[in-house]
Amino acid sequence: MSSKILQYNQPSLVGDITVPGDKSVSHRSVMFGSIAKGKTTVSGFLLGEDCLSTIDCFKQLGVMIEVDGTNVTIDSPGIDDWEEPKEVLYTGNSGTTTRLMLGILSGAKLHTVMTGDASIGKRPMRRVADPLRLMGAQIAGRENGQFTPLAIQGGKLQAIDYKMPVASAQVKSAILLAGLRAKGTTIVRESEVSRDHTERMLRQFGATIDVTDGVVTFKGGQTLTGTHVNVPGDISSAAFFLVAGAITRGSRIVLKNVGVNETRDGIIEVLQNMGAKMDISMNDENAAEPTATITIETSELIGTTIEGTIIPRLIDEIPIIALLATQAKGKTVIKDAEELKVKETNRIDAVVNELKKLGANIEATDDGMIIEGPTPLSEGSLKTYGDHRIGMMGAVAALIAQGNVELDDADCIAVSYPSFFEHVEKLI
Ligand SMILES: O=C(O)C1=C[C@@H](OP(=O)(O)O)[C@@H](O)[C@H](O)C1
Ligand SMILES: C=C(OP(=O)(O)O)C(=O)O
Repeated sequence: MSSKILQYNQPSLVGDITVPGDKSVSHRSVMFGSIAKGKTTVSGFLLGEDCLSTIDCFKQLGVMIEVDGTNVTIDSPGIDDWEEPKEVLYTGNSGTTTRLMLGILSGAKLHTVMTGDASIGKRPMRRVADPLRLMGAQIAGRENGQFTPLAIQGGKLQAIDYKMPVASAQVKSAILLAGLRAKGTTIVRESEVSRDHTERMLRQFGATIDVTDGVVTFKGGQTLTGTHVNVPGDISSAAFFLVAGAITRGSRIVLKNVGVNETRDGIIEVLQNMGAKMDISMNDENAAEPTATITIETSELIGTTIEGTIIPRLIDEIPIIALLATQAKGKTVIKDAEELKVKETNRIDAVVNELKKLGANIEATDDGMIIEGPTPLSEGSLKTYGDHRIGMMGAVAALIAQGNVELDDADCIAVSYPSFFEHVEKLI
């Protein structure tokens, strides 16, 4: 953990950036490639710490994984022939790794123990363990499986018909990955649609899955076949530069290779509603994960309300959207976002506390926050709480602050965006 003092002097940001690989898709490429017998190749992989944790876990299960730049080759004996690991599987800071692995390992005939860092140790796992137990999974852990370390005795599973109590792609994906190994047809019912990378990738690996009106139907016992996965750029990483371009003076940023899957593109809708000057040029719309080049310019922004079904489509972008709102005229209200309380840290409290230190007019509510703008931001010392998205929010705030901004721990940014500061420097 090292602190970083950011002295930016309110620069203009001009130039282009190729956004690094999508974290959700990168995790899944290794997971699916490891379940499938034989070879899978991945391009555009995100070399962030979270995805490297996923790779390490599968190496311990006897899967051969080679990383060459952003190309990854996976050669697997297939889930039926994984090795029982002798050591604990370490998932680091990654909720996606921990929760999806729980689903996968429940249906693999092995005993495993999984743990992560201090933040993972506080994040709720019963949301995944409970439906998996309904499928017959044997999971033990602190507070009846709520917290890591978790011990999993994999075995036979049966399909369930499950109505999702929260909008969560991690819960949905864990059930589907267990459903792949279960007897019968698994049904997952979502009232608010969450990111659908798992459903798309199951098809890429040759499985049949039906998604109709928020109901996912998936027959167990299907075999996955290794393939090539092209990882799109991460819109959640692009979001920091979309906002930076809109709120810094005299800026024009071109973001290439941004994944614009419609279950992830809520930030684009919010920027449009707030009046941002933005141009979107689609690349291959028929790709498994469509991408676009997005150009953003300095913009006059107005406040907006963000609530309901858009929330899962921008859940990870809320910290940077809060900063955006401090520069918009009028009131921005963010509602229905209680899920922020169970991310790497409580992101409602973290965003409000830290932006307040810079002079923002922002208040926490039970399920979100209310921001009044525009407010010039001042210098200050910020805590990241070891949360990459809070760290990058602080760094983008530093670009418009009058004076220096100090981050207590900038290293955490490498969880999802190791080249973040290089990209900032490139644009200055
Ligand atoms: O499935 C995924 O890859 C993710 C789902 C989301 O979490 P929830 O499922 O908890 O909403 C998101 O916040 C996380 O960054 C990645
Ligand atoms: C919440 C996040 O990830 P995870 O749940 O995988 O830790 C995130 O990247 O913002």
